[in-house]
Amino acid sequence: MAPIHRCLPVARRLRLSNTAFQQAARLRPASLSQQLPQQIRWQTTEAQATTSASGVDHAPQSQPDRSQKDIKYSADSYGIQRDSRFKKLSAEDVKFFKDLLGSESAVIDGLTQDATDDLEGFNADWMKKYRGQAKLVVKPQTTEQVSKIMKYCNDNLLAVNPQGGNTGLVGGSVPVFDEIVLNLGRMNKIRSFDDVSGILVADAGVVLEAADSYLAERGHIFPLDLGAKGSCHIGGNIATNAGGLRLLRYGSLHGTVLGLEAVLPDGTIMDDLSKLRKNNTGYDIKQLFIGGEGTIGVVTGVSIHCPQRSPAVNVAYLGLPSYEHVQKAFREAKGQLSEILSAFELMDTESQQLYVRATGKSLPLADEHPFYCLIETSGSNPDHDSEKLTAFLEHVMAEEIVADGVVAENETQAQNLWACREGVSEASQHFGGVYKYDLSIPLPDLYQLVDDCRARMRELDLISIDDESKPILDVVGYGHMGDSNLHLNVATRRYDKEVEKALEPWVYEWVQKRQGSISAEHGLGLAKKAFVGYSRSETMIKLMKQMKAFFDPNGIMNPYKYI
Ligand SMILES: O=C(O)CC[C@@H](O)C(=O)O
Ligand SMILES: [Zn+2]
Repeated sequence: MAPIHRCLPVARRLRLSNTAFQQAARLRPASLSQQLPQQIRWQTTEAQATTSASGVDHAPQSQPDRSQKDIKYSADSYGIQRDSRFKKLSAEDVKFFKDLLGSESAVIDGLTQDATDDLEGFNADWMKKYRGQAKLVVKPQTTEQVSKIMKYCNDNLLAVNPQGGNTGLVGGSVPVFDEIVLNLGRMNKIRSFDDVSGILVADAGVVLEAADSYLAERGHIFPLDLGAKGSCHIGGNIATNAGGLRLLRYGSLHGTVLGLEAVLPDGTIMDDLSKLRKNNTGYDIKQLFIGGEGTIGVVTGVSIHCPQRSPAVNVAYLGLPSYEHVQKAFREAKGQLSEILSAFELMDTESQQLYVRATGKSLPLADEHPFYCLIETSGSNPDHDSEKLTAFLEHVMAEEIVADGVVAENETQAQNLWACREGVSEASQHFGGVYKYDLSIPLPDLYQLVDDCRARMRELDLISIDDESKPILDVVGYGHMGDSNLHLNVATRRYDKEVEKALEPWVYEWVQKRQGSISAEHGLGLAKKAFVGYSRSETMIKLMKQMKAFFDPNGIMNPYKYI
């Protein structure tokens, strides 16, 4: 980590300039007048590539030592009964899969041999919250193999849990009972890329970061970025309709995905790998698979429109006195940075303190501020971008919307600034457990939920940063301000039913009253299965169930989850 103090303190400089533009321009921070290196933050370190999220790569504070074997089975913690319609796996079934896939490494067999340790990573999630009891993992390498696996499972009523990088946050990618884990990790080839249209066609198991690095070499960018990029698969991103850090700029996967290849539960290969931007010929069936969470089929291939990579990228980290000021800053950023604005992220001071506690790293600004924003610009002309960013920063400082800030001077500093934001997700579960809520809330009300939640936990005497006997360490709020998407994380010392009961359905009721959504980008999985009614009407739920029954009449695809 390069020392963050090398970032220039914009605030002090701009105050010196007395806000007059000419003077300020003279004092313009070097970073604003220099072109930052290309691919400023999309090269991740090895540490990031091997952990599920970024930033937290060491543990100065002691973390509870909990192996996956200590995690409660999801079936017990959620009180779920195994569906007796599903057949139990037999040695004959295992033989079928071994014969089909040929290689030893393509099957993890915990039925006819002891493979408990090898199965652990497929049976549990990184938050140590969900745990399944799968005895078999199959790792096909081709779409035809996926098709044969699905046909066999459907004919024999064997339940299947499709799995990508297993970085999800709602338990959707982890089995509950003995579902066969269908892992797409060996389907990891780029199939084609056209640098004129920017259209990439790739296998579902390509790791997001690998796809983006491939595109970077060709002057393009994957239109999705998230903290788990080093582990998550693009197929999993599509199955969960991941939103991430660049949605503000590049839109959702519902718009950027042009075509899909998927295998239906009966083994039918749905080849809809269109490379067309426009295709107005009836129902757009692929959209059901985007965010379908593997409940109606397995995504095996994707065709996606990738934008040109921006050669000029700037990252600023700002301290603000209140949420009102954050909203004002966002309005100004949209107005003044307009087409070059590529991210506007929000962090409250508690989220940043938690990041510091978990990582031992320090924050970019010396003084503490109630709120922080991370603003990124991406454009094609460094001078033009610098001019715009400088004008914006001068304005928000002069108007006292922003109290202090830094702008990255180079790629390392930019990554360090991003780590303060991306690292919160992992930091929040560092001390034992975390209850995560991913919510769409109209912007004026967005942060009120965090205040209300904190007050409620205090009232119930469940929270203390110092008192180890209290289950909750802190309640933190952060997220994608640009998308009205709040991440409310309740960091705990352990998973605790009392805490869960204090939060649910209270959080969902709160969100429903404001016409928000109980899942903005993480999906429903197992965690929110019981609460979909807070965001969807009975009619919509009925239609979803009919859709599920149409595609998967035997109900073998990712059972026990949201539908
Ligand atoms: O862990 C979370 O709650 C959020 C994860 C991710 O969506 C993020 O924006 O960092
Ligand atoms: Zn997010």
